[in-house]
Amino acid sequence: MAANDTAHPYAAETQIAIAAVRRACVLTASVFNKLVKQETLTKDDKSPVTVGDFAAQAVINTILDRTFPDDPIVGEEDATDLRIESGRALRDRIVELANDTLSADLQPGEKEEWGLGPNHGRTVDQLLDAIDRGNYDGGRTGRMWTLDPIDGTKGFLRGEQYAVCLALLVDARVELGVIGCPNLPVAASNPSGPRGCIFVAVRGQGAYQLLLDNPLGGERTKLTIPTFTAESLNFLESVEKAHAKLSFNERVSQILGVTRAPTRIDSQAKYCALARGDGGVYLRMPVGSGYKEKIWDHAAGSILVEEAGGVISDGRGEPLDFSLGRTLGENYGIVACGKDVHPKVIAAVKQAKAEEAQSQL
Ligand SMILES: Nc1ncnc2c1ncn2[C@@H]1O[C@H](COP(=O)(O)O)[C@@H](OP(=O)(O)O)[C@H]1O
Ligand SMILES: [Mg+2]
Ligand SMILES: [Mg+2]
Ligand SMILES: [Mg+2]
Repeated sequence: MAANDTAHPYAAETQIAIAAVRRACVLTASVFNKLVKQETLTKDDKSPVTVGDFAAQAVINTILDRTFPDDPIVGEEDATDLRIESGRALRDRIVELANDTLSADLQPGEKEEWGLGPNHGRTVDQLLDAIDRGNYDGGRTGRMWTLDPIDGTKGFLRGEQYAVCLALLVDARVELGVIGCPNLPVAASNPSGPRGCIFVAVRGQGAYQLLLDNPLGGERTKLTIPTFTAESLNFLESVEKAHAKLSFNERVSQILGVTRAPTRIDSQAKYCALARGDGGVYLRMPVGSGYKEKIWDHAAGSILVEEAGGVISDGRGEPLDFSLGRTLGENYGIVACGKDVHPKVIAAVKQAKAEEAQSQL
């Protein structure tokens, strides 16, 4: 992968996606320091959404609308709550944040023709419409982007890990994934060291870690999932118990003979940690609430894992299906890990499921 080399497939998309994700990360990091209680809403499914989520989606969709006007976008958020009178304060704040971000000075590698830089503010209506560009239903054919403007909103609100996640799909196959992690240490071996990374993967071109400060002009590190032994293997899992069945993970790791404690991280930062070898297995089994996984929660992470040499599947070992619309369909869970470990994890999941069924008789 070479972001500056236009000879590579998706070179322009990659550069633009990295620039868009970086700007959204700068925005969310700045919001966190100033976030006040009234700047968070509770959605119908009881999950939180902040001015940061809306403004980040406004920024990224505005850039994609300018650079790839024909591409539909499947984005997590929509502007319905911002168009009504009670949403006025939230809307004003989002417009201010989005415009500050879009009109910030150009960085190395960015182009003014992407609609960025001083004098590139947008109107309120343009920004609300940009948020609603994310209303596409998804599907089997054609190009589409999928965006999670803040993945791990609960982690974001706790000041822990979250990620800005953008992926390009063509005929339901992920071709490009970009994940920005403002709070993630650049090196897991130095957790109190510098923070802020962008992860990027392009189909057939590898997976890379860039520095959030200067992703288009700075250094890049190629990522490869290492080989683990039973002693060195550890699980990556959600912090939120409502998002994944953590007791099931405990049983699966027992079956595999894992001795290390699991690492709990919010958001698709788990996929990033996996791709660079901070952890060996990402297991996310459904809690049994009937919740369907959303494509924006896994698209970017899935290509990162694959391009780092790993495998991602559902809990049965079947590939994830991004062709079904905004969700991945019936929820069989997610298993992501190195190629060598994958069959063992699938077998352990099968065994743990059989035990569970037996105990319910
Ligand atoms: N019952 C559930 N089961 C699985 N995932 C859920 C869920 N309820 C919400 N989520 C998703 O879990 C994501 C966070 O995952 P994690 O626990 O790995 O950090 C949320 O993303 P957002 O924070 O973007 O809404 C949300 O989409
Ligand atoms: Mg959400
Ligand atoms: Mg999410
Ligand atoms: Mg989100």
